[in-house]
Amino acid sequence: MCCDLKRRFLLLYATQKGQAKAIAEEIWQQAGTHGLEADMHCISEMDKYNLETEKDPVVIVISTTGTGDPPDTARKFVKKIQDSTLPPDHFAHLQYGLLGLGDSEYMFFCNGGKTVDRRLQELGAQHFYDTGLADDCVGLELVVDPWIDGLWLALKEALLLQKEKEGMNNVVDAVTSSLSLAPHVVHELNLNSEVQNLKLEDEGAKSSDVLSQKVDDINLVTPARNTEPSLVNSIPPLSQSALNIPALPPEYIEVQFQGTHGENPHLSSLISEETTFEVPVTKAVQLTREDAIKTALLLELDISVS
Ligand SMILES: Cc1cc2nc3c(=O)[nH]c(=O)nc-3n(C[C@H](O)[C@H](O)[C@H](O)COP(=O)(O)O)c2cc1C
Repeated sequence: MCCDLKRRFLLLYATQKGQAKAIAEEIWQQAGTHGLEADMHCISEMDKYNLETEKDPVVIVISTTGTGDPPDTARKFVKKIQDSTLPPDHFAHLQYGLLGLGDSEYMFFCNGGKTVDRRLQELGAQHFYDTGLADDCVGLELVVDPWIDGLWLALKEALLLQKEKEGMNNVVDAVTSSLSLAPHVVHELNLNSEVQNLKLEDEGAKSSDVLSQKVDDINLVTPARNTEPSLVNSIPPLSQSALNIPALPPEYIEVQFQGTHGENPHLSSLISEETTFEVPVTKAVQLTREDAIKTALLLELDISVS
C-alpha cells in the first residue's frame, strides 16, 4: 500500500481469532474519511515494515491468547523486541498508540498488549496516544469505539509534530551542506535543533489547542470527541475513568382517592393526574403473611401538610 508520507501511519495487528484484525480493518477504513492513510500489516509480516527506521506514527491492535500470551502471529515480533541486548534508546524515534484486546475472565487481562507496550516503552518508544485495553467480557466496543474516535486527533497531532521536526532537520541539513560549515558550527546547529525538538515534544501534550488549530489549517477533518466517561462511553484507560451509576429516583406510591361522600369535597378537584406530593407515612401495617404472593400494606399518610 503506497501512502502520502505526511498523512501515512503504520497500522499493525496481531490476532488469534480475528477480532484484532477486524478492528484494524475498521481503523484502516475510517482513516480515509479523516484524510489519513493506514499502511496495514499483520505484525508477523516483518518483511513489509521496519520499526527500526519507522518515522510515521504506529498503531498496534493486539489481542491475548492462551494464558496471557500474545497471539501466535506476534510471537516472532515479541521475541525480537525482547532481545536483551537492545539498547534502551532502540525505539527512541518511534511514536505509537496501542489497543489491547482481552477478557477479564482470564487471569492475565490483555497481557499480550501489555507485554508489547511495556517493552516498547523500555526501548524508548513514545506514546502519542493512551493505551486502550478492551474487555471481551463486557463488550470490546465499550473501549474500542471511543478509543478509535480519539485516535484521529492524536494521530494528526503526532503527524504535525513529526512534520515540524522533519522541517527543522531539513533546515539544518540544507544549511550544513550548502555552506559547508565548520564542524563546531554544525554541532551547535544540531544541538539547537535538538533543543527545539525537545521543546516540541514537551509542549506536544500541553499545546493541543494550538495543534488543533494547526491541524485544521491543513484541512484535516477533526471528529467531535465525547470525552465524558459514562456507562456507555469510556475514555482510555478505562481503569482510570469514573463511571457514575445514576442514583435511583425516590420511590412513590400511587394513591387513589375514592368517593369522598362529603368527607372532603374539594380534594379531587384540587388534584390533577400529574400532581405528586411528598408526605410523611405515619403508620404502616403489613396485612398479608410473609409467604403471600402479593403483599398488602395498610399505610397511613399525613396529608395535612400538603
Ligand atoms: C483460548 C483463549 C485464551 C485467551 N486467553 C486470554 C488471556 O489470557 N487474557 C486475556 O485478557 N484474554 C484472553 N482471551 C480473550 C481474547 O484475547 C479476546 O477474546 C480477544 O478479543 C480475542 O481477539 P482476537 O480474535 O483478535 O484473537 C483468550 C481467548 C481465547 C479464545
